[in-house]
Amino acid sequence: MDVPDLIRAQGVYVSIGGMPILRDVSLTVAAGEAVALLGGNGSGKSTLVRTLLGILPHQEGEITLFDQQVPGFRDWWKVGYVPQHSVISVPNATVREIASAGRLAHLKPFQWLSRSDRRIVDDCLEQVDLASRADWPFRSLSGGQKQRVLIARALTSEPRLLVMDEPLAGVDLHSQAGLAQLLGRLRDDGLGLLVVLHERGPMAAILNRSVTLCDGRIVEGDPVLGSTCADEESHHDPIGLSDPIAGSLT
Ligand SMILES: Nc1ncnc2c1ncn2[C@@H]1O[C@H](COP(=O)(O)OP(=O)(O)OP(=O)(O)O)[C@@H](O)[C@H]1O
Repeated sequence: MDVPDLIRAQGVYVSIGGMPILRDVSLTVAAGEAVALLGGNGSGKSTLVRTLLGILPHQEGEITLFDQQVPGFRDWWKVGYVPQHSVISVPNATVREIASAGRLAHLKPFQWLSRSDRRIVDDCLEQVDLASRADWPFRSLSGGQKQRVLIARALTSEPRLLVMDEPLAGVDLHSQAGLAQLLGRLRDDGLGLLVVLHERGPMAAILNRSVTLCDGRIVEGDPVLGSTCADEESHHDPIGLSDPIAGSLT
């Protein structure tokens, strides 16, 4: 049986202020598949995610989400975005209030959450094992618990795809393993996962594929383990020492 691609990007180029940031990037994520987007600082991971989500424009190439072109995609409830917990600054909001915000994609402007919306929010908190903390202030939770609240918030829109920005950042090792298990269950339920990571760590157990960005390009490497930019640099020869003519000039 054919598994549909939820994200399909082909030959994408992005420049910001005239500076090329992404070059010829192609990527797919299918339903029920967990794909890691690896790469060092400044390699272009956030730019790629923002471009896939239609926040940044691309100058060349084609991006589709659920077979609809980006820009032009409208079914945003199908896409759950999970930021790093450290970017959420809400002094007094409770866990339930944060999670409820994800349900807004299903509401009309100024509409209140219905009883069934509230049940969905509670179910999602249950899924991430935080139902008992629903009335706690978000700021009082540990890094791993905060990350789980943000996953619950994304799940409340009943998405088919989760895009996550470094979900393990600022989370202790033990909680990282718990998060990986949770994401593995969601993948097994049929969600597609695109996970930005600095390294695979405990997520390795649930990843189907890894793609590595180096300096704005996807580097071919092991489909599961990804690649390293050092591999790429060893092929890269900026001063032409491997060129017999340029080499003879030294
Ligand atoms: N708004 C912008 N204006 C100019 N340059 C930008 C802008 N946004 C990103 N860049 C540049 O694009 C490159 C890629 O940045 P990006 O944030 O996508 O990398 P990253 O892989 O997500 O890095 P990190 O892991 O540190 O978050 C960097 O050189 C960055 O300086």
